[in-house]
Amino acid sequence: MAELQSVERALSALLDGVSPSEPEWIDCTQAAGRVLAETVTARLDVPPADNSAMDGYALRHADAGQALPVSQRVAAGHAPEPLASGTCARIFTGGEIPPGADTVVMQERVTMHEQLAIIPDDIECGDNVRRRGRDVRASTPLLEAGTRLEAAALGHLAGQGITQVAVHRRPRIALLSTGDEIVEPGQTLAPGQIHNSNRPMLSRLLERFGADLVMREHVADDFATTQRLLGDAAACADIIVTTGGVSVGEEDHVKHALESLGRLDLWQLAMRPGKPLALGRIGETRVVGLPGNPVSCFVGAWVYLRPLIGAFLACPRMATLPRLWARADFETRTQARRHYMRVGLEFTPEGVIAHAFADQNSAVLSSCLEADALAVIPEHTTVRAGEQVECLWLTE
Ligand SMILES: Nc1nc2c(c(=O)[nH]1)N[C@H]1C(S)=C(S)[C@@H](COP(=O)(O)OP(=O)(O)OC[C@H]3O[C@@H](n4cnc5c(N)ncnc54)[C@H](O)[C@@H]3O)O[C@H]1N2
Ligand code: MOO
Repeated sequence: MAELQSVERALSALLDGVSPSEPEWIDCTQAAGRVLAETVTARLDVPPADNSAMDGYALRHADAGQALPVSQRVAAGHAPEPLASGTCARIFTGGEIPPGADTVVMQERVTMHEQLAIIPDDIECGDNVRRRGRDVRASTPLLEAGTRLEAAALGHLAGQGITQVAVHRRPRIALLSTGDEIVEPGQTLAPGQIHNSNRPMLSRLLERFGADLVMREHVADDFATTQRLLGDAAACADIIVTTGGVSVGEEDHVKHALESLGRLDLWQLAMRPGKPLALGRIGETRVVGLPGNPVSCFVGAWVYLRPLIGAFLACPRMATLPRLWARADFETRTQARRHYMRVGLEFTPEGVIAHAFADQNSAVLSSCLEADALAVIPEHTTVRAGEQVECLWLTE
């Protein structure tokens, strides 16, 4: 039997030599979830001018403790006049501080008496003034290359008036479902058949990771069909993901078809689930052969496809999953294979608890339903209830 390869070895073989996909310019309205190909430099100070954090009165701090006439009214969106000496300005949140003023007092602290604003004396110079450039300074880096454009980043771009960004093209993925027993939802099951649950599950994960699914095919269990469809997929995809057909049975054709067209880099991993996972390439196209069991596909997607897609997107945060330690509510023991157990996380005042789904068999997709994390139990390890286990948090 072939020697089992470590997950680390498999990952480095998989990621070796991947070059980021080329940049493309897209509209910011279409950019959610995309990864910046170039650092964006701020063009503008944000805020562009000193402005008020409160509804109240703007004044010179030197005039604190006095009764001041109100010489102007500054609403947000309107330019102020310079502040006449010995006066204050009625001002609203977001209104620009009039030249000459340096402090704002909130209106709850001011009383009006005979048209004069009575200003308290216990105020600090600069109170309630949001300084120009406090959030962003022009000519400084706004968002680094490799940033995934989520809500705050999209807001930042809009704050600069930016409408287009350069992002990495999403890697193109071909998803091939092998197996004579596999039929699509909507079709009636004949004896011996099951529905294709891996395809929608992986499609969703791949989409979340930032890939573009360009081909989805069913592959019958014969060598010629497997070889033909792998060849078609290699012509149109950066990454081919196959499910099933990588084990040792004579109906498992993926490895041989891959070897006939390109090369098999690695097969048989010291992980559970996912032992028969096969990695290789056809020309520049990477091939990830996931075992057919749905949990092997789920775990394989998080452990291998996420960092692979991240390498095409040059997105550093996708290289690894965030790690945390949690108290196991289960007992387990591993042998030669590292176990990636599906756990739900409970955050308590005493710390985080990892709840393992009772049935951790790789055919039991229910174990992934409530999985927030994968508890990683190293090879040849015994875990007792209450011990700390390292968990990989399942987040894009
Ligand atoms: N003699 C041995 N047999 C097996 C070994 C082994 O070392 N020696 N390894 C076992 C392990 S571990 C796994 S994992 C599986 C993986 O086998 P394959 O990758 O060849 O996958 P299949 O046999 O095609 O399928 C496995 C299982 O998953 C079901 N399946 C397949 N595709 C789908 C799909 N798209 N949606 C839902 N379910 C799917 C399939 O019907 C099988 O039940 O091999 C073990 N055997
Ligand atoms: O490695 Mo298999 O994926 O345990 O079931």
